[in-house]
Amino acid sequence: MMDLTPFREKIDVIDRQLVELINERLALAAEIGKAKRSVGGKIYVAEREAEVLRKVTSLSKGPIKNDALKAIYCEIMSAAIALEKPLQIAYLGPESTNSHQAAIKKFGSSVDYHAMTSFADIFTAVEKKEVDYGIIPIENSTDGSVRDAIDQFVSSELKIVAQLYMEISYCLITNEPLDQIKKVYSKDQALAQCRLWLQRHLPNVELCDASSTARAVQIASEQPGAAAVANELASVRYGVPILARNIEDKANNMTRFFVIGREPSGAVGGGRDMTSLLVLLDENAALHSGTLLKMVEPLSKRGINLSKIESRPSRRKAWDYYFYIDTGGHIDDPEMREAIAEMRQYCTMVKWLGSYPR
Ligand SMILES: C=C(O[C@@H]1C=C(C(=O)O)C=C[C@H]1O)C(=O)O
Repeated sequence: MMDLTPFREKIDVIDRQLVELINERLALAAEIGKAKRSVGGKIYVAEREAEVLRKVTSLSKGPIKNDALKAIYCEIMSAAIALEKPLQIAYLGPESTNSHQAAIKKFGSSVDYHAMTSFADIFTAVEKKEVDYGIIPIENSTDGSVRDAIDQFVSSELKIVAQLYMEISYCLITNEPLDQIKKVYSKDQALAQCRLWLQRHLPNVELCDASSTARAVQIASEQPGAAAVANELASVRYGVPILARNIEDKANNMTRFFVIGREPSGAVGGGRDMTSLLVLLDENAALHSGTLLKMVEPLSKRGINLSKIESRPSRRKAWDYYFYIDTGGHIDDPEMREAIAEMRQYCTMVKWLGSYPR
């Protein structure tokens, strides 16, 4: 083998420079933190982080992949934030759920994480300032919307401040051989995302709801004949072996998560923002033709892109709905403000849920 010493010596020199530069960068963030604290400014600034990630990925000519560069920067910014203030993040626990993994992907390893038992508890913890931000799953590419998460926005004034997408891969986790499994536990969405695999390999088992994928692994560790559908992290965390990997029905199984907070995010600009709305129509809207069209026309006629619309029962009366809407653009864009003002003429309520980097 050729002599590696000269290469390693060069790497050592670069590492010294990298460490110096990282610490220099962090010291600047600490100064920014001081300035923010004196005026009560936001510590985590989603739009600035989105801009930093865009800049560094556009500067890079490889060979590092953009995702790897982003992960490194996420950790650097996490360390920067920790110097400004110890940030507290709530997620749907227990430890090692997909939400926990997503929270770590977004905020890195230098902040504090708090496991909550329900979406409602996450919202309450942020509202009561027990934590700074919460992270909630909102939709999955195989299984669709996480409805109980969307419903929380009806009665909350919290804002969506950022979003992230994470690929989710499931394992069958159990102490049992396949033919001894009687019950498979998981969160309903996870079971739904693995339905075909479960039907093919475990056609006669009972599928049981658990409050989270990680809770399912805890049950599988205690109950004879039980298995769990969860991620690899949970298998390691609770010490239950993996019997099968990649059991999700569709490859590229992605989940979209929202970061929720008390203060809204500013605009990134350049078409790189999104805005989410909750719209309630008049109680008798279903009786009038064209109401739905009127609801979205103020957006479409201004060229504002509509990427998702989901109806949910309003619980005011039967067959009455509210609509959750994702659009392109930021609330500070004049055309978005105009569109929302016009929508308010036709709708009982148009609630702005937040504008955040795409
Ligand atoms: C340093 C700042 O605070 C945080 C850290 C950032 C960073 O390390 O680049 C960017 C945005 C903020 O979440 C800032 O607001 O610029």
